[in-house]
Amino acid sequence: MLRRRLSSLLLRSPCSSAVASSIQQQHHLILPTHAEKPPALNLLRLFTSLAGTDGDRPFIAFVLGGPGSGKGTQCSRIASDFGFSHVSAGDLLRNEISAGTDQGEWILEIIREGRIVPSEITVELVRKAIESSTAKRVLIDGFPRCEENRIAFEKITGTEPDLVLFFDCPEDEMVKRLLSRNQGRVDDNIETIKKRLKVFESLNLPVVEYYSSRGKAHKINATGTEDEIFEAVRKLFSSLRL
Ligand SMILES: Nc1ncnc2c1ncn2[C@@H]1O[C@H](COP(=O)(O)OP(=O)(O)O)[C@@H](O)[C@H]1O
Ligand SMILES: O=c1ccn([C@@H]2O[C@H](COP(=O)(O)OP(=O)(O)O)[C@@H](O)[C@H]2O)c(=O)[nH]1
Ligand SMILES: [Mg+2]
Repeated sequence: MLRRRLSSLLLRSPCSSAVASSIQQQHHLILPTHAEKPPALNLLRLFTSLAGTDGDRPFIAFVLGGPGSGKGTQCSRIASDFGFSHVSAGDLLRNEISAGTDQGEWILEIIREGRIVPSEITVELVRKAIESSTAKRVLIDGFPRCEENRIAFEKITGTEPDLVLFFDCPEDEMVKRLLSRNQGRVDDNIETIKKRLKVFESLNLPVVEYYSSRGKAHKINATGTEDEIFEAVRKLFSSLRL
């Protein structure tokens, strides 16, 4: 039953066949089943990009890994030890929900179902966060979530990440951590966690593979204590000589 629901979830996702089709055409596919029309989007704004400012833009690191792999925890430590600004895509989306807008309600439904918010929304939030940061180094935590996100980001901003960090963690450990996270999140329950893991494996891992093939991804073993994991992270960042 769950398996059948998960397959239909994935089939409806734009990210599963995003490369072949236009991003815009596919957005209706990831609406929650009971949702009405998405809030109006100002498409023109999407084309205000980071392109042309490449020389001035900050060093950008994407931080990827499954739900509960420790992205947020390690990002906080990287930020304080290496002077990065920490942009969490999930937090940006949750801020939209807290703002109580129509768009926020729509995002809440998608997060509750463990699915991926359309790129128009997330790329715009991430782009604005990068542009408004004064830091010379920025961590983008939990984005891009799928190939469609990645392609939209690169197209709209005209830029690619300098580095991709991938926290590799076994599923049972991720589930254990999420079930004891205790932050009152609507998606930290076993039903949604199973969906998020499936979405991660099917849609997010291909992004990691893409950046691996371009020599940009660095895999970190995300088991062990926070300190042990940060030791591996610290070694990597120290070697970058930022
Ligand atoms: N190495 C670790 N060992 C045990 N628990 C951890 C570890 N790293 C993070 N956690 C805890 O696991 C939960 C998920 O971590 P978090 O950083 O929010 O992951 P993510 O952002 O990848 O979902 C949090 O409650 C966090 O305190
Ligand atoms: O770029 C993003 C980042 C997050 N999300 C949604 O927000 C949820 C929570 O993301 P977050 O990164 O906060 O979760 P984490 O992996 O850290 O547990 C995800 O499951 C998705 O539903 C999304 O759609 N696009
Ligand atoms: Mg997180």
